Amino acid sequence: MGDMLRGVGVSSGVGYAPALRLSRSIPDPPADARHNGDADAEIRCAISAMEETARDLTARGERAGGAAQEVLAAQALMARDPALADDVKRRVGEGATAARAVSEAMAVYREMLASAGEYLAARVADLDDVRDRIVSRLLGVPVPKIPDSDTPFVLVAGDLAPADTATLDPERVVAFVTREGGPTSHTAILARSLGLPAVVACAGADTIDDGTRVLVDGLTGEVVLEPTTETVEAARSTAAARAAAAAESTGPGRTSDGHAVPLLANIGGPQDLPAALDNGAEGVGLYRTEFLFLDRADAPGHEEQVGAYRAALEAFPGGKVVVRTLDSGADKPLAFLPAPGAEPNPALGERGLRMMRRHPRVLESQLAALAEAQRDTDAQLHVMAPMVTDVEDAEWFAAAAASAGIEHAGVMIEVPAAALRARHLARSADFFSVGTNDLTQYTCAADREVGGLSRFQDPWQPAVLELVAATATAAHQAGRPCGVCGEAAADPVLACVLVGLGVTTLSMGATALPMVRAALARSSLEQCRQAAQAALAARTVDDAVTSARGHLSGLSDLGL
Ligand SMILES: C=C(OP(=O)(O)O)C(=O)O
Ligand SMILES: [Mg+2]
Repeated sequence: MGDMLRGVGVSSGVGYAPALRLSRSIPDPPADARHNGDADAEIRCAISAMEETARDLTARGERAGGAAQEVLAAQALMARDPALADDVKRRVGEGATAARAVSEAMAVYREMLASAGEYLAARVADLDDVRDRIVSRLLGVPVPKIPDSDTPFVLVAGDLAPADTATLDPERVVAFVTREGGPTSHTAILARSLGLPAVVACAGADTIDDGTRVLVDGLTGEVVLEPTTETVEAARSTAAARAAAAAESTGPGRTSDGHAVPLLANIGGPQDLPAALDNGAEGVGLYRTEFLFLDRADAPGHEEQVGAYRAALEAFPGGKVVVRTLDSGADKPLAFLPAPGAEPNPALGERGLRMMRRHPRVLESQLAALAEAQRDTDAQLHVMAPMVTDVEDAEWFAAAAASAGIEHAGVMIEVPAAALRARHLARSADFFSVGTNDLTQYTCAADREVGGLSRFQDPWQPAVLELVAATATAAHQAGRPCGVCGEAAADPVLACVLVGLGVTTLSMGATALPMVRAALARSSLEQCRQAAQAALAARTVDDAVTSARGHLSGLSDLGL
């Protein structure tokens, strides 16, 4: 079938064509590049290149519209950042050429972003692209751009800048593969909004030569080099079956025998609501509010928070909207809420509710904004705390929520201690939502950020499933709902297993909703239960997947 590379599928669909690489060969201005002594003239060149770049990015954004416009506007702001301009002026004042000064000043920003954890590190590609655009203008060399081709191709790159992704022509580019990037990168988000199959974080992407025929599966993350005709045909027919099944799956989530499993969307802010609605979300199961707080020097004010929360509540009249209070710390550091000191293991340090217990005012203001946002809407606001560890944490949060007038307060179950003691936590939580991403990280002691530990970052690990089962059982006995909002819910096979374990709602990135809806519609509750028991009885991850599938025969026409 040809050599296979693996990455992270971030935008589903199958693309097949010869590869064309995007090369970013902007020469790095040498460290000793000095200007001719006229610093003022050199500064004018630098500032006008920065301004022209900002204008060009804005114009591209206006042409592209939608999500791309926001991303490109953010890049234009980077090019116009006054602190950056000051740093460039200072460096030119010390003798550097305009190109060298821009390159050095942006390297400082890059370092800061790259070390600031997953969410900000994902913005490095955006910044690099801005730098390349300004420096190439100053050096008079062409701006890096997508290769021209009259025939369709698979675009392969180290990383793709949003400015490139936004203007990709889906008639020409049938898919893309990048070595860098993560599921939360702008590039991944734009690929989904363009409907382009895409695989990121593909370690072998550099080995793909121009002209190699490449088959990209944006659901599984598989990239096959020089596939046989049969492999291509099989992948295409699977994708067509999946797309047809997904298209016909509409309405509320339910198993084939009518057991209701509300399907909710994970969102990071109002910008994600259109996709949630388009994909038939029945509400929001996880509103990651920290996105409103990232990338800024101060916390958003009361009115701004009220507006952002109300947008979600108004999008789902009568529906359920679960908002998670600020989950900062570890991979989501906030400028205005630093950790108490250097933490050798930030994921095991002060994050989530732990941070809020040290800064109760920040939580109080968020809860007050949520309570106000709900006024005059008829959505059912649910508020939950991240990183709850024990009963004392759960009681503390329940009291804080009650005094802010929040009616439904729950906890995330993402620490094994909380899962094991769920029956006790249930007394002070109206609902549970299992965060399988962190629950897996902590159960298997495998840092989410470390690429080499993927075997232990798999929520199919039977130990993780045992903890989900314990939580769902405790919730059931206490008469409480128990959702899952980690990535596990987006895996259509695992979603059926979770339902069989007793999970009552599933929440996921919007684009995963149709496949999960289709998978549930093809499986009875009894089949889901049998699949769950088989997965729990399995010895390994592979056994768990294989034996669970064995009970879910209806999934075969989805190619699962
Ligand atoms: C949903 C979760 O939270 P986050 O991914 O934001 O940590 C989780 O841990 O599963
Ligand atoms: Mg988490």
